[in-house]
Amino acid sequence: MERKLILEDGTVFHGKAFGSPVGKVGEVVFNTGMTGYQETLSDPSYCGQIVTMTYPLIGNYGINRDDFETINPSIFGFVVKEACDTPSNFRSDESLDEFLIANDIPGISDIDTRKLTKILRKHGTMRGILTDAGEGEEGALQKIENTPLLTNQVERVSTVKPYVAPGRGFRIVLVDFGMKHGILRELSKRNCHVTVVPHDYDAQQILRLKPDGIMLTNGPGNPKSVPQAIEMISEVIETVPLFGICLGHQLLALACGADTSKLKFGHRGSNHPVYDFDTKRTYLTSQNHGYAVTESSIKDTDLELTQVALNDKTVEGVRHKKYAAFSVQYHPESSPGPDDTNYLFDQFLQNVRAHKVSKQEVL
Ligand SMILES: NC(=O)CC[C@H](N)C(=O)O
Repeated sequence: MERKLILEDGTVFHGKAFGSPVGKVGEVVFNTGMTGYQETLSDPSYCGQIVTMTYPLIGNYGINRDDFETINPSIFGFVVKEACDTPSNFRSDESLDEFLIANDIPGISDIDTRKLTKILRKHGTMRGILTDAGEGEEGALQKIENTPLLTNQVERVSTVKPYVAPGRGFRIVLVDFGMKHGILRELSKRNCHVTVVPHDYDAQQILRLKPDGIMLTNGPGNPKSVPQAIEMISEVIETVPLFGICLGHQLLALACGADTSKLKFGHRGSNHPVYDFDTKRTYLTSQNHGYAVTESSIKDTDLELTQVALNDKTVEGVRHKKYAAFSVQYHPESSPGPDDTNYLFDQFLQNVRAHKVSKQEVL
């Protein structure tokens, strides 16, 4: 079966249909990771987006039961050059096609993903539609026009009720804006007792849980679409150590008075170099974001810049000068991908411990 991807600028790509037959409008973005398509497909930060993989062969190691970042994928569509439907890997449980069908995600293959990526790099990410080969272009463009980008993605992917992943160590509240399982896994690995709470929990509800530390997860969309979280952070930052990842980083920065803006085509991939001013080292990081903290907005706040992206010099990390709060724009829990920055979870827990010591609540 044939299928088309049409961009809002009128560019049409003819390809083959795979995955679910549903038509979908979303923001078309690209990811440069050579592996990790299962994690990409299941990362809630992609809610509302149609993701193009620049690596030309996708699906070759199948889909397995272990590598999900969430069990409810919310990605809107998947674009590849070649989709392998005969996966070969001892962990593979199903093919990419089977997975997409079961999760209502439309896919298109056999298009020139290099050409598409060059368009997005030149003109910036834009809306697009995955649709039947028979659909007229005018009608498709009209559908794109009538479908604005989502603004409520966090609400769509966050947990509705709090739940606990028990542990004997520090008590961490993890605010779920679209949590990747990897973050919970890193905390559990370090014996934390984790309470995952919905995105709209306010400061009082969180403080009542008496957390030793608070983590702010990744999540989809514009950080300014989650104003209640910004308010919550500004109210808890004085009293509890904080660590923010990706959307959590952007929210922490906004809560401290900095600003965020949308990047032309974002950072999505697993080999983004980031320079750390403390260690004077460059780390390879896994990334997936379309917005970033604006560097010039940091100087009038109590934040300091800790890390910067080497590709385009955008902000990758900040730290509060007075409180035990820091955050990074990339994914230190990344799996797959480099685990160079996994130490940040230990750093957060050191802050938590130091804070308890200062309150003479030593474990
Ligand atoms: N992975 C994330 O948390 C992404 C953050 C935010 N949605 C952005 O696109 O910039």
